[in-house]
Amino acid sequence: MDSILELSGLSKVYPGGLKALDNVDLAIRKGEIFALLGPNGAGKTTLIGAVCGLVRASSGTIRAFGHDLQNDWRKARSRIGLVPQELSTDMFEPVHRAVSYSRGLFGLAPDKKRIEEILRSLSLWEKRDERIMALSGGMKRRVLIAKALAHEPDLLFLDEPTAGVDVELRKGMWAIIDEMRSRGVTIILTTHYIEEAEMMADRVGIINRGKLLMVDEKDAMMARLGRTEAHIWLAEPLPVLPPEIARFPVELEQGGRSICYRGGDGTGKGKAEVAELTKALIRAGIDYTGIDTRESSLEDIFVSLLGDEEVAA
Ligand SMILES: Nc1ncnc2c1ncn2[C@@H]1O[C@H](COP(=O)(O)OP(=O)(O)OP(=O)(O)O)[C@@H](O)[C@H]1O
Repeated sequence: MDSILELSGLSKVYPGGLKALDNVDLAIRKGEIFALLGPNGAGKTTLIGAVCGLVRASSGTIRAFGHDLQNDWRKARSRIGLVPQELSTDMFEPVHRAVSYSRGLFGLAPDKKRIEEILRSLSLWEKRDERIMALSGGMKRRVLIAKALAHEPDLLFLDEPTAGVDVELRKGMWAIIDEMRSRGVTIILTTHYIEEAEMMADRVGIINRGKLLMVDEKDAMMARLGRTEAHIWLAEPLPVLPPEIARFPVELEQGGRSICYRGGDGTGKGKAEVAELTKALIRAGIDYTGIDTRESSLEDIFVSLLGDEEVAA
């Protein structure tokens, strides 16, 4: 598997002693969408900053596109784009000029056609002559993406691309990210929104207190750590679990008025076992009035992983 970015033993201690990154090893594969999930203050922005040259790592190495970032920063940096959380400059500039300027910063020749293509793909073409400050929040975010794409990067960091935007715009962002991926851009996004990682990512990394706790294929993570939970509401309360269902991972709850099943592995296997359980109940002459089943989400996995850890901020 081709890695286009490799972090090894990456640590960052800020003046004052706070360890924002703690010995992080990570390899990013060409063409993937990698979601870095973590609570506030976990170290996500610091990690991005280290790769993009905004934060100086205290120790460890970063290789991007085969170049060591510490020694050969320029070559690799020109292939990396960054969509920061907020616009900091350019507010008085018209959209078109700000985006063209970003391209020029990387030493690329002006290319009106390419800039037009980028603006059109983000539905910004009609707004090209407007000052950025006059745009809505969602449009401003699109300008940030356009600026990051202006030098045609192969690796794009999106720092909280949808923080604070409404549901519709969030879905629009997801479509934009998907389109970038289909054009071969490798994407690393940070997010608090677990749903976003669940929808978009090929792989997920979970970070807390500067430590990467886990990195895995999203589907594998969900299969390995996911569970099915089912509640079966009984017609008559049971004092104890009958032997016919002892082989299932179940317990009585609500004073014997319902049976709770917790099992499976996040691949839907649990649902099949719940079906078996209901048949066993019927065979044992135990009637029920309703069943709720629920597959655990990435959020449940995230919460349980952080459960033992104190969150960072
Ligand atoms: N310039 C700085 N000087 C000192 N401490 C800093 C600096 N920048 C960040 N930190 C601290 O480093 C830790 C990691 O911050 P970072 O911004 O990387 O987290 P994050 O995961 O991006 O958080 P959020 O989700 O809130 O953006 C935090 O405790 C933060 O307060």
